[in-house]
Amino acid sequence: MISEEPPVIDFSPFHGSDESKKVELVEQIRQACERFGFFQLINHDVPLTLQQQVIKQSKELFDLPLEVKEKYGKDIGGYNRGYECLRSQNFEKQGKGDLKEGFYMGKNLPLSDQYVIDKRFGQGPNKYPAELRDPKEFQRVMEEYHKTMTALAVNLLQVLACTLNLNTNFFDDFCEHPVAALRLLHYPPQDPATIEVEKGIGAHTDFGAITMLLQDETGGLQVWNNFSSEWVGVTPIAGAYVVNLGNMMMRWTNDRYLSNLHRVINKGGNERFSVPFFFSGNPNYTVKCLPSCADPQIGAKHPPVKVHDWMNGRFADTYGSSKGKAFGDLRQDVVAGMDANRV
Ligand SMILES: O=C(O)CCC(=O)C(=O)O
Ligand SMILES: [Fe+2]
Repeated sequence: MISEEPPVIDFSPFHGSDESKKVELVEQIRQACERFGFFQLINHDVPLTLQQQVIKQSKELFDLPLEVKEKYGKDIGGYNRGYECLRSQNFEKQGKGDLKEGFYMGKNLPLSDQYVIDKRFGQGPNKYPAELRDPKEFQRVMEEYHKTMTALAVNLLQVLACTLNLNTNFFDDFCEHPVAALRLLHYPPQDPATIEVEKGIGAHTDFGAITMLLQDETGGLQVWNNFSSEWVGVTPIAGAYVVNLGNMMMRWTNDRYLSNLHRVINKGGNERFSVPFFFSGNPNYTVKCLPSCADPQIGAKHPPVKVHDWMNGRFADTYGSSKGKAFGDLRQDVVAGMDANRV
């Protein structure tokens, strides 16, 4: 039996004038959100050349000596920006930690920005390693990419509003001064002998509203299929974004839309590069169950949460500064039996 993968969705109707194609796009995205919480997006307008530049710069960054990368550590100076070494995150709270290194950036904000002064989650200046081959080019590429991806996230949230029969501008306040993290990731090849016990990134759900991931041709990303109870690989498509819904979308929709479990096992013998972009919205915004999604008997299944508090809690949970259980409070039903179902 061939496993069902998340669908591939053509985004070009968003910019076109054909109303029936727009309706079709909304319907495809609605179905994907209910069935997988994942889909691949093509014809999204982000130039392939910009994506290639991001991957190239990412490779140059991870090629720097460890002691240089560590000078730009994400725990130095706050703001959740900069380098995270191999195994610093441990999503499944077992084993030695996730086999990947990363580098966080966001919108490059000055210290005088009110959100930075107020210490709102994820708001602050970026770190740009001076030791890079061309630090100015690195900064240019990352800032252009961040801006482009923020615009795509805002467009996508307009479509998501339509899928829920809300006004297209429903998420506008959420999109104001957003937490939007750009994360460069590098997965070394895994030792085949450890594949049963080791993950590039352990099973988890994402914390924000939507994630748009650029992955190279290596493969290794897997998503949980709730219907067939198995992990399915997300086959890389050049230039496409793997879009997935984070915890906030699940809370808005009272679990109608899936914020699904995913993980990476880099078993192909090559190093892997990926670039997730996490859009988590305005830190002062409160995410609460949409009235149209409330359960007739029990109402909202999750209490309202402020973006700032939710993000702080989830980060503390996965970087080891909290004793919380693995996966937060999410999808324990699925997590319980999943290791028996490997792809
Ligand atoms: O690298 C990938 O394919 C997945 C990364 C991911 O899930 C994450 O950073 O949350
Ligand atoms: Fe993720």
